[in-house]
Amino acid sequence: MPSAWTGPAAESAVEPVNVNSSASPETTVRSSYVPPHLRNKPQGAVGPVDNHSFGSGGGGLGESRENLGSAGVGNSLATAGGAWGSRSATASGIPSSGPGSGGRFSAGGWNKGGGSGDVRSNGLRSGSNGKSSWGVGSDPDPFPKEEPRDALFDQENTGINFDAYEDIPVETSGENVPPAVSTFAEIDLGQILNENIRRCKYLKPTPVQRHAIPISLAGRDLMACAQTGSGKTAAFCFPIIAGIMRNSPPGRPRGGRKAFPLALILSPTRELSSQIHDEAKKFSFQTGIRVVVAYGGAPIQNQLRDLERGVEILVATPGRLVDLLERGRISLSSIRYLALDEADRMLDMGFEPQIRKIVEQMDMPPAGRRQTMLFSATFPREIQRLASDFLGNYIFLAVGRVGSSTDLIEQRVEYVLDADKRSMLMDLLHAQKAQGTSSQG
Ligand SMILES: Nc1ncnc2c1ncn2[C@@H]1O[C@H](COP(=O)(O)OP(=O)(O)OP(=O)(O)O)[C@@H](O)[C@H]1O
Repeated sequence: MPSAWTGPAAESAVEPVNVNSSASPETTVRSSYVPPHLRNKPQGAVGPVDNHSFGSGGGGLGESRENLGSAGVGNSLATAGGAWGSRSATASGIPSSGPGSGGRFSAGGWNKGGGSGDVRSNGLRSGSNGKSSWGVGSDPDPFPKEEPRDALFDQENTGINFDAYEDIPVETSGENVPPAVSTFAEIDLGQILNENIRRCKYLKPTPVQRHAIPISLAGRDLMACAQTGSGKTAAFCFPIIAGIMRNSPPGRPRGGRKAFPLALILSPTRELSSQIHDEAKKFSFQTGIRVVVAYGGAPIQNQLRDLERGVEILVATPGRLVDLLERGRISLSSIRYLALDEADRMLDMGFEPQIRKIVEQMDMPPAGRRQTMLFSATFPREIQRLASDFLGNYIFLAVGRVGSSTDLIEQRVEYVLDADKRSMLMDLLHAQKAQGTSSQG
C-alpha cells in the first residue's frame, strides 16, 4: 500500500483542515445574504458565498465552509475574477471613519513630547497626583533590575519561515482600502510601541500585519481571513494599543468594583487567551495600558482582583466574560475596539449565543461607534452573518496560508510492506534527524 510522507517543512505547516464535514440542512440552502465584498459582482463571477474556496487548488472543499488553508495557496487567490473578487463593498451606511480615525499622529510621533495624554518615561500617563490618570495601577516592572529589559521579549519566535511570507497571496476588497505597508517604519505606531516591536525582534510585518494594521489604524472595520501563526495577534493589538495611546482616554468611568475596558479581545480558549495576553503585555510595555485576561476553568476570584486594578485591554473567552458581565463586574460601555480572534472556532465551540449576548445585548457601543476586527481562518455562512451584524462598511482581507506553498513541501512516496512500515518510519525519522543535525552543524 503506498504511503506518503512529507518533509519537515510540511510538518510544521500541516494543520487540520477546517471544514464542516457534517453538512446540516442549512448548508445545502443557498444563502440570500451577500457580504459587502462580494456584492456587485458580474453574474457568474461569484460562486455561492458559502461555497467558494480560498487557495484550495480546487480540490476537496465542496463543503459548506471555505478553507483558506489547504495546500496550493496562490492558485486561486491571485486569480483575476476569483471568488474573492476585488470590487468595492457596498456602503452599509456606517461612516468609514470609526473611533480612532479622527486624530493624526504628529510627524514626530504622538508619544514623544508632552501634550495631552503625555506618557512619562515610566510609561504612565501623568495624573494630578502622580498616579495613572486612568485610575489604574500599572503592572510592576516585569524585568529584574540586573537583567537587560529585553528579557521579557527573549522568547524567540516560532520557527516560522518568515521568508515564505513574501509569497503569500493577499486580497483586499471594500471601499477606499488604505494602502498596505512593507515596513513598520511606514506606520506611525508611536515610539514606545516601536521600541516594543524592536524588542520582540519583529523586523518586518507579516502579510496580515501589512494590510490589517493600516486598515485598522485608519479606523476601519475589518473582516480578516487568516490562519493561525500568520501574526494576527500583533495585527489587532498594534492598532488597539496605538489607538488607545493616540486618543488618551478622557475620564474613563471609574469607581466601585466595576471594570470599564476600552478594548475587548475575544478568543475561543484559555490557551489562546493566555497567549494573546502575553503578547499584548509585551506590546503594551511602558505604555501604561493594562492588559487583563479572563478565561473559564480557572478561579474567578483572581481574575476579579486583577480587573479591580483597572483594565484597558481585556482578553477573554466568551463564557467567562458573560459570567463577569452577569455579576456586574464589567461594563462594556467604554469599548472602542473589539477584536474577535478565531471566530470560526468560537462558533464551532458553540459560543455564538454568548458572543451575541456580549456584543449585542449588553452595553457595548454599536458598530460605527466602536471599531471591530473579526478574524477567522474560514469564512462560512455563520461568519458572514456575524460580519454583517457586527461590522460596519468593512474591509475584507484574505491572507493565504503561511508556509503552505507547495515548493516548501517535499513529498515522496515509499512503497513498503505492511510489516515493514514501522521500521521504515523509524528509519525515515532517524534520517531526518541526522540530516537536521548535520545541516545545523
Ligand atoms: N512581524 C513579525 N516578525 C517576526 N515574528 C512575528 C511577527 N509577527 C508575529 N510574529 C511571531 O510569529 C508567531 C505567530 O504569531 P501570532 O501568534 O501572532 O500568530 P497568530 O496568527 O495570532 O496565531 P494564533 O492564532 O495562534 O494566535 C509568534 O511567535 C509571533 O511572536
